[in-house]
Amino acid sequence: MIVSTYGTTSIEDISTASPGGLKWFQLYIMPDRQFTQRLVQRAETAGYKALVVTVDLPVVGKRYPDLTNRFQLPPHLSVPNLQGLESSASQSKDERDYGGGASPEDPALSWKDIDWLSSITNLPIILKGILTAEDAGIALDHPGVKGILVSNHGGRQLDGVPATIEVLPEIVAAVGERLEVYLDGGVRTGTDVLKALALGARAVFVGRPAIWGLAYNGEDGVAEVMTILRSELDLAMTLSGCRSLAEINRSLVVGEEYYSKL
Ligand SMILES: Cc1cc2nc3c(=O)[nH]c(=O)nc-3n(C[C@H](O)[C@H](O)[C@H](O)COP(=O)(O)O)c2cc1C
Ligand SMILES: CCCCCCC(=O)C(=O)O
Repeated sequence: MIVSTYGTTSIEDISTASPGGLKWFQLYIMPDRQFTQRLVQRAETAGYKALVVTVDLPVVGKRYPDLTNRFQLPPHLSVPNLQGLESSASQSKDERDYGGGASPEDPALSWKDIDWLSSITNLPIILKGILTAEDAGIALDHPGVKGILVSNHGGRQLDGVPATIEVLPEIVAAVGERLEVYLDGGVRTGTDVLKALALGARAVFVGRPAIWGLAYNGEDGVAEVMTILRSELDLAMTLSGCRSLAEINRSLVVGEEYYSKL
């Protein structure tokens, strides 16, 4: 599980509630680097095993559904991980609506900040939000980076960016075995999982399906979503002749080029 900086339950409380669970921490490198460093230390102390650094939010995208729905974090919820972070004198609408007080936006964020992060932690760094082979290639020159989560932030940042499944193959080709590559975005069924694994993802993540499960039936609803995905993946593997994850391979997915040759 990847726990967000913006979670409404703290790093520590989630850790206490799931002693045996494998947890990674999604880090926004906040403009206040000292505060960021404390977040990293808290994640380390609480037993998180990796830092998933979101790099696709130098500024918040124009989120029309949020505007239409007048999204605001409900008053009974808060963003405990960001408590104590100084908010700017003139809070933006996003800062107010998302409840964090200060914004993670930092248009000046650069590869140097990734190196800075590597210098203050021994946790593996995974870059979340890479969508091109070019950026994946640059990541190889930054030793703390151990993985890439191919993500378009669930389409919440910029309309028109590619679907993650479309760019996955070029990113996998760019990094080979040197970095682990994961994917999120639009994973809704077991066959989606199978396709991503076939195209070279080491693992996939879901965003909205977990939230839908939560809305439907709380913790049990989330577990049910995972069980459905797992059983659909098992079925898809069986019906495509794969006895193990290792047998899932590139040949399972064909595109336009394949059909145009028929
Ligand atoms: C309500 C909501 C909140 C999100 N919050 C964060 C966040 O705090 N940090 C982050 O890196 N991504 C965030 N994301 C993006 C997800 O991590 C993930 O990239 C995306 O939801 C995957 O697409 P999917 O919803 O189609 O599965 C959020 C997505 C949603 C829907
Ligand atoms: C100022 C708000 C930033 C958004 C933080 C959460 C997030 O990433 C999301 O997609 O929502």
